[in-house]
Amino acid sequence: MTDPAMTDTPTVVPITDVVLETRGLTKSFRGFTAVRDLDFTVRRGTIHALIGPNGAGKTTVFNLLTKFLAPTSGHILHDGVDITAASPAAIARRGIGRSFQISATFPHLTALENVRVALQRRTPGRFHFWRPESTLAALNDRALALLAEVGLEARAQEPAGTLPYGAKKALEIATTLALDPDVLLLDEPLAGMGREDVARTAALIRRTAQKENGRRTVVMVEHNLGVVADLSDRITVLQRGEILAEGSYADIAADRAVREAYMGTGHA
Ligand SMILES: Nc1ncnc2c1ncn2[C@@H]1O[C@H](COP(=O)(O)OP(=O)(O)OP(=O)(O)O)[C@@H](O)[C@H]1O
Repeated sequence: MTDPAMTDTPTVVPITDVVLETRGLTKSFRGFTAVRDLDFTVRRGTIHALIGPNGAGKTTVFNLLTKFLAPTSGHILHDGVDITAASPAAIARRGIGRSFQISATFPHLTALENVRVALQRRTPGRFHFWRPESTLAALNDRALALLAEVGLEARAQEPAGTLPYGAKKALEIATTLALDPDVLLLDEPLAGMGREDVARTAALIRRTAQKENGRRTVVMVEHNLGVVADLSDRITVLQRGEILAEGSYADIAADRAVREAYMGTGHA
């Protein structure tokens, strides 16, 4: 006989609410500890901002999460699986995408071609120039849809290198979205932008957190606290490589230690 309690059990149970986690993560550079014994947890489907004064260790944490740096000690887990030793390519295959590297786009290719290249990367080794026309047409349609998602459809035929700064950033999001990541890691997505581009990109980040079946997780390092306040479900404040405070924007804005940390560095 079936246990009545069992019949209510959903068929697909998420392994865990936590999508990304660090345990005792430490990074030292020749004796200087930039990140110290960090236990950092990101919940699935949230926009989580990593903030803190200059030199707090944000970029180092970001580079550890994206595997651009190897930790001195500690662990990184994705969906409960230890990915500390995984290569950047392996974590990309697991659905962790990193955006906002200008170098990720090819300046001489058009915006459309850049997105098409990114789409082809999703199936490495599977793209051949003799693919049937219909497959190439489908690729074009998908690339155009992604450009439309980031508001670049009118610029599809322009070389990436001649696009204005904000449009370049939007193109980088489109190329990252081509990989359809579950977790999107953004390193200072608004850096160097004018007010209009900031507003447009913030709206784009909010949109990209939405996915057809649920929500994407977004982890971003960002200095623009207005946008952080607006977008983030949760905020972690780092100072000297350790967590100083964590919570909603209201929580951390009311935290005396956070205010002191920011007052000392000139960040508003
Ligand atoms: N490759 C490296 N070699 C030596 N020290 C480093 C290296 N990378 C970072 N650091 C040091 O680690 C500390 C944290 O740097 P990190 O760039 O992670 O901080 P951050 O919070 O991103 O700062 P910012 O807001 O200024 O970008 C700093 O004191 C920095 O000088």
